Amino acid sequence: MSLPNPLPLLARAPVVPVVVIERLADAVPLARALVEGGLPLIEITLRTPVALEAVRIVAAEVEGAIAGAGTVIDRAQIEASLEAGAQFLVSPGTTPALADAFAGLDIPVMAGCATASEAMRLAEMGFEVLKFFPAEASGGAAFLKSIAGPLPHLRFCPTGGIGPANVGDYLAVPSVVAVGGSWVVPQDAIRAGDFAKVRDLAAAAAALPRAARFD
Ligand SMILES: O=C(O)C(=O)C[C@H](O)[C@H](O)COP(=O)(O)O
Repeated sequence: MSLPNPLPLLARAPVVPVVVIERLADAVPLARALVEGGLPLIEITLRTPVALEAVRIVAAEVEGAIAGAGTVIDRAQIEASLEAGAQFLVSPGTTPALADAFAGLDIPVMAGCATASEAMRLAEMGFEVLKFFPAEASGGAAFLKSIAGPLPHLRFCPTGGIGPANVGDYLAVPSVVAVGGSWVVPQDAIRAGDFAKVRDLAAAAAALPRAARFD
C-alpha cells in the first residue's frame, strides 16, 4: 500500500493545532489567526455538528491554511471529509477496517496508535507518520525516546496532554516530527472572539525548535 507521506506538510510547522469548532462563524477568524501566527496546518476535529462545514470553509476561504479532519474513525467520515475538501486526515486510533479505508487515499493520513505493536503494524502497512495518542497518558516523550532505539524508522506526531510545560520534551525527540495540541486554541478565547490571543499562542508555538530532520 502506498500512502502520501505527511512529512512535507508537517515540515511546515512544529505544532498542529487541534481545534473544536462549536460555532461555524468562529472557523474562518480562528484559522486566519493560526495562519497569521505561523501554524498553517489545522486539524478540525469531527466532534461537533458544524465540524465538516468548518473544514469546508477553512479549506475554501482561508488563504495559506491547510485544513485537516481529526477524530476520523470510520469510512463514512473519511468520505465526508474528502468531500468537504480536507487536505489531511487524523485518527485517534486505527482499527483494521479504518486502516483499509485509509489505503488508497491521495491525501496524507496520520493514523493513531498508542503501543509499539500498533505502531509497527501501521508502519508495515505504509503509514509514514503516526499519531501517538493519548501521548501523555500512554508514556509521553519517555515512551517515544525508548522505542526509537529498536524502531528507528518510526515517525510520530504525538497528541493528547501536550502543552507549554512539556512540548519541549516531545520536540527534543528526533522521531517526533511535530506535535498536536489544543493549547494554542483555548475554548475560552474562541468563545470570547479573542483571536489575537490565538495568534499570539500560535506564534509562540511556531517558533519552537525541534530536533527532527526533514532532509
Ligand atoms: O479528537 C481527536 O481525534 C483526538 O485524538 C483527541 C485530540 O487529539 C486531543 O483531544 C487533543 O489533545 P489535547 O491537546 O490534550 O486537548
